[in-house]
Amino acid sequence: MSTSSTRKQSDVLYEEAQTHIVGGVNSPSRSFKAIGGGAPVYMERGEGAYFYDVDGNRYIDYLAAYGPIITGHAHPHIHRALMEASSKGLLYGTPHALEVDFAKKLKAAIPSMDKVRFTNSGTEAVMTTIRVSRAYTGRELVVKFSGCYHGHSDLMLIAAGSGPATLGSPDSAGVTRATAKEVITVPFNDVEAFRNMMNEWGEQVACVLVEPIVGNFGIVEPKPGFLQAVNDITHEHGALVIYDEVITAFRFTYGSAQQVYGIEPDMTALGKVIGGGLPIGAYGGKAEIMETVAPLGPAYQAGTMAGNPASMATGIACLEVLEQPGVYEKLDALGARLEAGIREAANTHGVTITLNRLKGALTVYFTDEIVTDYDGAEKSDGEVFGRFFKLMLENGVNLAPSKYEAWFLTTEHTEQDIDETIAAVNRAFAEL
Ligand SMILES: Cc1ncc(COP(=O)(O)O)c(C=O)c1O
Ligand SMILES: N[C@H](C=O)CCC(=O)O
Repeated sequence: MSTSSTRKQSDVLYEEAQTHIVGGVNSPSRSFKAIGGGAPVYMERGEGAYFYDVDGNRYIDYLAAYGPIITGHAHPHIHRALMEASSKGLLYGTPHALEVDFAKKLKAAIPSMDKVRFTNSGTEAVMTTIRVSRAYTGRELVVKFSGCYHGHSDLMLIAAGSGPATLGSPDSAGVTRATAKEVITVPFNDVEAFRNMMNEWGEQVACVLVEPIVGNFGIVEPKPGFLQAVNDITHEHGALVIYDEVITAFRFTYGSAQQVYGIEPDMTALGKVIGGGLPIGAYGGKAEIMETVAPLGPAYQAGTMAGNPASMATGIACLEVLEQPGVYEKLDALGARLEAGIREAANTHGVTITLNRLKGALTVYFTDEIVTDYDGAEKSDGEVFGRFFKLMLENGVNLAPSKYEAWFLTTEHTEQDIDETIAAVNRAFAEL
């Protein structure tokens, strides 16, 4: 639990940050605007499942940097890999062996990808899959599901979840009307709406972007048959299916969500966990489609930092940790323990919640309705969430400051951490 409830140094840093950094933060999701304001907590150090802030408070962390830190903070194996890589120079601008090793490792884990290309972020990876799908099909329209977040490229800021939804701008200003007209949105988990839309527009659609397990309006699993129907209908109309597995890859199993459901997309976008904590993205797919990319084909994509040795080394090291036996079983068992404890706390204190969990990721919605799509997630009471979030912080637990985000378990959480967290939830629910 936190050693002190004061966060004076955080307040001072935030005050200063606002003078120099827009909104005081380098990603809007980090601001506390949507949960009633106040200074975000300035972390000084992460170690395993814990964060220590600049005022000396300790927190059990479930943010995990919005997903990437699945092996906990400062994991020794990843740290060693980074030290070794950086001792040989941080950036080459030339090909090097580690990028070949990592490409092979990713392909072995996600067999639908014949070829891959590394980028610097999930945003770039998704943005490029769209470009490639357009180049390959010769079509222009793009379909996405409402409330899913696929990064901050112009096209993907239509009906976007996560940060944009949290801050009330699912359709960002600055995206032109012409761009918005290139994107069609449909509700997640609604096969009929998807089929009807494709019957009307399908012949002009280049690609359908799917978060196969949603992570950006909380954790929402696809209903049985939904992903298969999306694949079948999309292919009937000659369009490509792109799985955005930036959150899901290596989060629920060693590999991707497509393997969990036994469905192959045409292309896959990756990020987060595959960098082991350093900036990264990647995309891959069937050879015929990937060969549309320069220098083989006419679709251009590039990056000065792409495939840099440090990100390759930490990515490989992270996957080496995750491929050890028992990792995902442990994440599931800890997740189940946490879920049971939160449910019991809600019963004890008469707090209405809906809890969605898949293995080591969960979301607590403050609503009595089941959440299978974005409309459902929107019903979660943001004002109650804001109070809950702040009470959890006071009780030494760090969550994402948004009702739309997930709690992420790491390999470093212990049963004792979970029990401490459940005790904190009980104290928070008692005061809500
Ligand atoms: C599913 C999904 N796609 C894409 C992105 C964009 O990735 P990045 O923040 O690395 O640009 C994110 C998160 O930010 C994400 O959750
Ligand atoms: N939910 C987002 C990505 O998954 C959060 C990342 C961000 O907006 O900074």
